Amino acid sequence: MPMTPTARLMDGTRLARQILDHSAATARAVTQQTGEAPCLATVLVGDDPASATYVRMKRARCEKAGIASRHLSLPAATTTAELVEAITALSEDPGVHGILLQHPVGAHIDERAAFEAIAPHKDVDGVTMRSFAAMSFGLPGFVSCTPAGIMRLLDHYDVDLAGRHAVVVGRSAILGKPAGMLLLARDATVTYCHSRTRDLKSIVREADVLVAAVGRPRFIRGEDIKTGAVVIDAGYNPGNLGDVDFDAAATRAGLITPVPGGVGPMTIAMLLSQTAEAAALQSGLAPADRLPASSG
Ligand SMILES: NC(=O)C1=CN([C@@H]2O[C@H](COP(=O)(O)OP(=O)(O)OC[C@H]3O[C@@H](n4cnc5c(N)ncnc54)[C@H](OP(=O)(O)O)[C@@H]3O)[C@@H](O)[C@H]2O)C=CC1
Ligand SMILES: Nc1nc(=O)c2c([nH]1)NC[C@@H]1CN(c3ccc(C(=O)N[C@@H](CCC(=O)O)C(=O)O)cc3)C=[N+]21
Repeated sequence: MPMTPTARLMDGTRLARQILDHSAATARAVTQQTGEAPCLATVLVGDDPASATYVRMKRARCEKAGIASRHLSLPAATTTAELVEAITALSEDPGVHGILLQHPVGAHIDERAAFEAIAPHKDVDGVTMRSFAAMSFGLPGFVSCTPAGIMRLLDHYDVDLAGRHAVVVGRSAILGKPAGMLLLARDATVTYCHSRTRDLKSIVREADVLVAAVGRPRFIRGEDIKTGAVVIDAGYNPGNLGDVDFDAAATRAGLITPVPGGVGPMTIAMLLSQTAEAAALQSGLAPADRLPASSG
């Protein structure tokens, strides 16, 4: 007999809308004060259609929120030096307030070197080493957008993290690793799993809070979800599939994010929020200390 879902949905679309409204208000204030709208520069290397779609979605959201965007599309054969040069130019351009380099870039490119060419005050996607360190130490700075969005969702649904076992599956620089650091900062007991982890299933079964950030459709099986667990599915795979087998997981979880409509919209909302905030800071409208990891 099929089990009925018992989990409550975490509605990322609705929470994202609130954040986008707030970002639009900040963008309007900047535009009124300076005569210039906040501007996000997006950089895409190569011609992966999925990446192009994500960038298009981000730019469309910007437009709705009164944030200008400027797009730079580079050929797949771009070298690290060329990419670093292009990003450095955007870092020095006073008309650009935030920079997003879409990940992944080609394997022949040193992605870390490219990220590091983003000026810290324009790192609205929170991908530089400096942003990561500031986030880890609880200091002001921009936070990687997907992890930031995940924390906003957890807070919105009043998830108590202190002392809970949080299991993060995935350790990428822009998603899994920073997500674990933010959970640690909130006093969760954090375990990271990755491709070399042994007996991943038994670790997942112990999770009070599970963050799936693997990039494999339905990788996490419903039977491995602890009863009542909070399940955050950050995966976004072709065909609108998450990394969690949603139907089965929803019969056991207490709270769960849907895909689509969970983490994805929150990522974009945090990007726009941080872009509006960067523009406010750069035009002297906001004091720098208004930017702790938890604000926005
Ligand atoms: N909703 C959103 O806004 C966003 C969604 N995403 C989605 O999240 C997913 C992950 O993205 P991203 O972090 O960039 O991906 P990466 O490919 O950079 O990282 C994947 C991680 O998963 C781990 N992994 C891979 N296979 C296994 C396995 N069999 N068992 C355990 N761990 C494994 C890898 O381990 P190892 O380190 O050992 O290789 C790695 O740490 C994707 O679906 C992506 O589309 C990403 C960004 C934003
Ligand atoms: N430097 C960098 N920063 C990123 O934040 C980044 C990246 N690189 N590379 C690729 C991933 C992917 N990503 C998504 C963002 C939003 C949705 C999203 O909004 N999804 C909607 C569905 C949208 C639709 O398909 O209509 C949802 O889940 O509801 C999905 C995926 C950000 N990424």
